[in-house]
Amino acid sequence: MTTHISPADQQNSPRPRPAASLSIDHISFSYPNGHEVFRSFSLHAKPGEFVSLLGPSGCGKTTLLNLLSGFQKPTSGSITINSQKVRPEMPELGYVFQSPQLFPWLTALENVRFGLRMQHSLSPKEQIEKARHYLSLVGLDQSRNRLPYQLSGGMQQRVSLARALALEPALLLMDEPFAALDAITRNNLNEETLRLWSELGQTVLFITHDIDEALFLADRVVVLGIAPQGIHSQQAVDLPRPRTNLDTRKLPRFVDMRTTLMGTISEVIHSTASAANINSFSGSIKND
Ligand SMILES: Nc1ncnc2c1ncn2[C@@H]1O[C@H](COP(=O)(O)OP(=O)(O)OP(=O)(O)O)[C@@H](O)[C@H]1O
Repeated sequence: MTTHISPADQQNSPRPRPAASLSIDHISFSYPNGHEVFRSFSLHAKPGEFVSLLGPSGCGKTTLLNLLSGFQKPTSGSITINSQKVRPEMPELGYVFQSPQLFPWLTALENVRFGLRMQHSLSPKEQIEKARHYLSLVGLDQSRNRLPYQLSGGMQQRVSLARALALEPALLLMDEPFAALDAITRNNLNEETLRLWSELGQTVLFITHDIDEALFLADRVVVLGIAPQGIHSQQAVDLPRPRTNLDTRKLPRFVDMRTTLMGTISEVIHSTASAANINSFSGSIKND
C-alpha cells in the first residue's frame, strides 16, 4: 500500500515525543497460586530500538506486558521508562493489541480521536487535526467516516495503530498485532510498521510468534525460554534498512538468521518436550 502525505500534512505534523529507553532490571513475578513466571529477568531497549520478542506459549509474554503497563507489579526488581518507574496509564506508553478493539459505534476518525479527547489537552479542532494526521499516516484519511464494520480487518488494525500513534507514545508495545490477519495483509502491515517507525522513531517492543515477522522488523530478536527462564538467547539483526518484503526476505543473511532462529526455537520447545508448545509457533517451523 502506498500512503501519500501531503506537504501540508508534513508541515502540520505534530512532533512526537522523543523515544524512550526501557529498563527491566532483575524482576521476579509469581501469580498468587505460586506459578513463577519471571525470576530475576532483565531486558533493556535503547531509545528508538525495535525489539521483537519471540517465545513459546506460556513463557510469560502477556504477563510481561501487564508488568510493563504497570497493571501487575513485580515482587522484586524494577521497570523504568526513561528512568521513571512504570505506572498505569503512563503517557509515554502506547499499545496495539491482536484485536483492534475499536468502538463499533464510532467512525475511524472518532476512534482515533477518542484517546485525544480523554487527554483533555487539545481543543476539539486540534484533536480532529491530529486524528486526521495519523489516519493519513496509515493511509486511511479517505475512510475516516466509516464505521469499523465497514473496514477490512487490516484497515481496522491500521485504525488501531493510528489511535496508538496519535497519543505519540515514546514506547510502543505491540502484542501480536497482525496475528489474526492473512499473510498478504500481514506482510503489508509489517512494511507499514517499519515506515511509520522510521518516520516517528519510537522505541518498539513487538511480541510475535512468527520468526519471519520478528526478523523482518527488528533491530534485535529476543527469544524467551520457558518460564521462569527468561531470556533464552538474543540475535542482533544486521539487515540493511529500509527493508521491503520483496528484497529483504530473500537476502541470504535473512535466510541464515531465520534458520538459526528456527533452531533456537526448536531447542526451546524440545527442552520442555511439550508437543503443545510446538503448535504455538508459526507454521514456518513445522514446514521446514
Ligand atoms: N492469573 C494467573 N494465575 C496463574 N497463572 C497464570 C495466570 N495468568 C497466566 N498464568 C500462567 O503464567 C504463565 C505465563 O502466562 P502468559 O499468558 O504470560 O504467557 P504467554 O507467553 O503470553 O502465552 P501465550 O503466547 O499463550 O499468550 C502461563 O503458564 C500461564 O498459564
